[in-house]
Order: sequence, then structure tokens, then C-alpha cells
Amino acid sequence: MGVTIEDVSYRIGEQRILREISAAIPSGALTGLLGPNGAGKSTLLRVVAGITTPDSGRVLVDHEEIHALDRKSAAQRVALLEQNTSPTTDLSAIDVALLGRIPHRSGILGDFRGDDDRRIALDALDAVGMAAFADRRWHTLSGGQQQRVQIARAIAQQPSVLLLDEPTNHLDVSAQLSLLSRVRRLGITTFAALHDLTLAGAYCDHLILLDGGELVAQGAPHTVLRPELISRVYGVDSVVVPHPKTGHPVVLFSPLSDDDPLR
Ligand SMILES: Nc1ncnc2c1ncn2[C@@H]1O[C@H](COP(=O)(O)OP(=O)(O)OP(=O)(O)O)[C@@H](O)[C@H]1O
Repeated sequence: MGVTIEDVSYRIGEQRILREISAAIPSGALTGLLGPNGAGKSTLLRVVAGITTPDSGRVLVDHEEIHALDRKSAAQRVALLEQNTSPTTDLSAIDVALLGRIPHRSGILGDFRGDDDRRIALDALDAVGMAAFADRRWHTLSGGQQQRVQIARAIAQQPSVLLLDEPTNHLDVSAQLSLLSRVRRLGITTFAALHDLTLAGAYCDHLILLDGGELVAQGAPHTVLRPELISRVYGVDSVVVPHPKTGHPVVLFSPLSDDDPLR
């Protein structure tokens, strides 16, 4: 079970965006997808969602090849929350969560606003601490609240795999911690692109590190968050220490020196 990415390559024109990526995303766990800007994280998430078709290789979700399924069947299995998504009209929070029910409606004209759908959408809002905001209009929510409602929409889709592209963007520190705790508690196989290495080390069961479209490392956080790998991929100097209370890896960056080329 879980997700298996087998030898996936993808190019746009002459540019190789993903190169022969093979990785396993364990079932029921939170897997973090790390890598610098432009590493290919969003592209890989879209490939796993079945939206982008790779030039070669395949993705298995619970043993089924995601690109062999039609859009609706794929969306019943995998929910993707992309960066900076907003509804085009000013819906209420519950209506946004209800959009997650679309892949489950029957037929083109099937109704997806029945009692069951409302209950599932409300439960999803509750899972991200937004049940009290169900009737609030989208434009009156803060950026962090909107982000949580979008995650509720993905949860309401009842996927077996949840894909989140930088879900902690725009969130303050307590909202970041709360969101990742809540996502973990759902127990859904989750694959999330994250930029904060320490946050990833604290909350993820498994990490996948990309650079330049290639897989650099995958495994338990303490095996991936190592100064030599961080230096190779991000070009910065760091030390990694165990958190004094929890033992999770904490990444401490050294300031750039005056002659550093990144300066
Ligand atoms: N439609 C496109 N046309 C051309 N190049 C693209 C397109 N989409 C993505 N790319 C390129 O593919 C590479 C990977 O992009 P991607 O968005 O997957 O990276 P990322 O790791 O998610 O980056 P970030 O952390 O900045 O969000 C980048 O070099 C990007 O410029």
C-alpha cells in the first residue's frame, strides 16, 4: 500500500524536470518532500496526483497505476492541494470544503450537496479546526484560515493519498505546528512539500530530498537531514542537533560568510 514512484522522468521542451525518480511513500504516514526552489517538488506532486503524465516510469497508488485511471477515479484516490489556490467565486467555507465531494458525485448532474456530503465536509473542517467558520465567506478569512479550509476540501475528497504543496505557507508558527499535528492525526498517507527542514524533521515519518529534478536521499528524518546533504543541495553550512526534549533533528544554519558566492 502507499505510493510507489518507479523510475519517473519528465521533461518540458529540452529541460529535464524530473530524472529517473524512484521513491516509496509509506502508507498512513506523513512523508515530507524537500528540495530547493525549482527542484521539481510541485511537478512530482502533480505526477503523483495523475495530473501530469511522466515521459517514462509510473506511479502506483495502492498498487494501481494512477495514470491508467480516468480523472474522476484518480481524484477519488488522490487529493492535491496546490500552492496559492483560491475559489474563483466568493463561497462560504463549507461550500469550499464541499468542492472536495465533486469526484464522488454520480453522473454529470449528480448532486454532491446531500446530507452525507455536508457531514463529510463539516467533519473535514473540524479536522483542521475550522468548523466554527463553516458559514464564513472566503474573502473574510485570513490567509492561514483559507489555507486550512483548502486542506479541509482535500480531506473531504476522502482520498487514500493526500498531496500538499507547501501547506504551511502563510501560517504563523503555532498554526504550522497545529496543522502538521492535525494532518498526522488523520492517519492518511500524506506527501507534503515543505521548506522548513526542522519542521519536516519534527513531524515527518519519512523524507524525500530532491535537487535539480533528481532524488538525492530518502529515509527517516535523521538519515536525510545531515549537514553534508544540506550543504550539497542548498549550498549552505549547517549543524544538525537533536532537539533537547524530543530528540528530533534540529537544523541550525550558519550565517553566510562575506566571501560566500550566495551572498
Ligand atoms: N510550465 C513550465 N514550463 C517550463 N518550465 C517549467 C514549467 N513548470 C515548471 N517548470 C520548471 O521546472 C522546474 C521545477 O519546477 P517545480 O515548480 O516543480 O519546482 P519546486 O521544487 O516546486 O519549486 P518551488 O520550491 O520554487 O515551488 C523549475 O525549473 C521550473 O522553472
